[in-house]
Amino acid sequence: MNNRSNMFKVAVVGGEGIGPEVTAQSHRVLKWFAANRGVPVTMREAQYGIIPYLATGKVLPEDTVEAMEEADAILWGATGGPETKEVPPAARKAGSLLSMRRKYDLYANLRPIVASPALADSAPLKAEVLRGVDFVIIRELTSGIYFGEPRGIETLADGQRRGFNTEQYTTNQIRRVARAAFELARTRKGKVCSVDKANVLETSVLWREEVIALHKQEFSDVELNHLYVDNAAMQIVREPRQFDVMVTGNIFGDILSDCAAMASGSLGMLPSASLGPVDKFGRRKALYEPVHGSAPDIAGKGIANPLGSILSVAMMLRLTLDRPDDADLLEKAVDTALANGARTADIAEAGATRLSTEQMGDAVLSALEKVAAKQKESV
Ligand SMILES: NC(=O)C1=CN([C@@H]2O[C@H](COP(=O)(O)OP(=O)(O)OC[C@H]3O[C@@H](n4cnc5c(N)ncnc54)[C@H](O)[C@@H]3O)[C@@H](O)[C@H]2O)C=CC1
Ligand SMILES: CC(C)CC(=O)C(=O)O
Ligand SMILES: [Mg+2]
Repeated sequence: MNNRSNMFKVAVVGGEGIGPEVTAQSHRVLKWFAANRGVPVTMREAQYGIIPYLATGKVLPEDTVEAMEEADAILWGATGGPETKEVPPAARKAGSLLSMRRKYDLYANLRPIVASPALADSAPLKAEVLRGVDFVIIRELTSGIYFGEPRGIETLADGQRRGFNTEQYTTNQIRRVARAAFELARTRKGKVCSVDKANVLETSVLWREEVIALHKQEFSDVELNHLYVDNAAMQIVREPRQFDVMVTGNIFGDILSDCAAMASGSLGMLPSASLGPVDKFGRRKALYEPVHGSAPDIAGKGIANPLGSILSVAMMLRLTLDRPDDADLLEKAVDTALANGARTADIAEAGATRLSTEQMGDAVLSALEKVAAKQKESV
């Protein structure tokens, strides 16, 4: 167990845009597991974004910092949107999601792409492409061009402006995320695809050399191949079933996972776990969030798909709370709700009833009750 007491602590931070809407549903689901399955967890809700900024001058107020600091796991919603303009850049940067990922050293970002069988029969992509899709993108999350220095916008002598960023990776940063990918592959189909742009970028040349060296030293039982990122994007659309574990850097993983979302039916379906290093007590700070952002185009309408956030709770049950059976139960309940026809607008076929965010939460909770009761009967 991850905590000195027997209770795990979870900070629930909905954030901005559709973040609070989808997190309200995943929070209900986590409460269900605490109440009905004896999952030993306490939950502390905290605010992030424009609302606390207007009240306290900080997007990440003290109370939220404290809740996140004491937590074994953070259930995060989303950040960003038009309101951001009201927050000066320095205040926004001080409490940004990127700064939190860095602060807790959440270097391994696991983004599973699984096509639910029910959606494989009705999603916008062709069923024959979707059926059987089941792979994980591991994105390096605390380095690369999103963090590299120098960065900035400067005015040149001729009056033009120049924007610049720095892509950078060290041996250790590459090796630790590659290790996470090889270890995960050993628990799955034993295949890693490493994605880079080694035909152009020195960071990628180093990335490939280090992945190959680690593979040779410790993971030669795992099958390893390499793709350039442009080809990888095409292959994900062409035949997503060829992948088991894909490992890549920060910006490539960001882009490829949104692309891969369509192999699960919708960006609203994808969960994620961002994991830090294991400390000497065996604890590992973790942040769980859907892959999508604050979706300003649908925020406030109550129509966002909460399944990415709900499936992030399944990842939390498996990876932090050490409850693999409960994680399986939740994933089964989501599949059951979908098989029963539950659809939010983003995954609805023509003519299907479109559930609200809350109604999709109801559908999952009702499926949880039924699947759990059935499991009890069969014991
Ligand atoms: N982890 C985070 O908090 C992230 C934050 N962002 C931020 O979010 C803001 C909006 O970014 P966008 O580029 O619009 O990306 P987005 O992921 O918020 O939305 C992209 C498209 O997908 C749809 N979509 C996203 N989630 C959905 C859901 N659960 N159900 C149904 N449809 C959904 C949206 O309506 C939109 O059309 C930006 O400020 C961006 O920086 C973006 C990605 C991740
Ligand atoms: C703030 C962004 C880098 C977030 C994002 O797009 C992501 O993590 O997928
Ligand atoms: Mg993204």
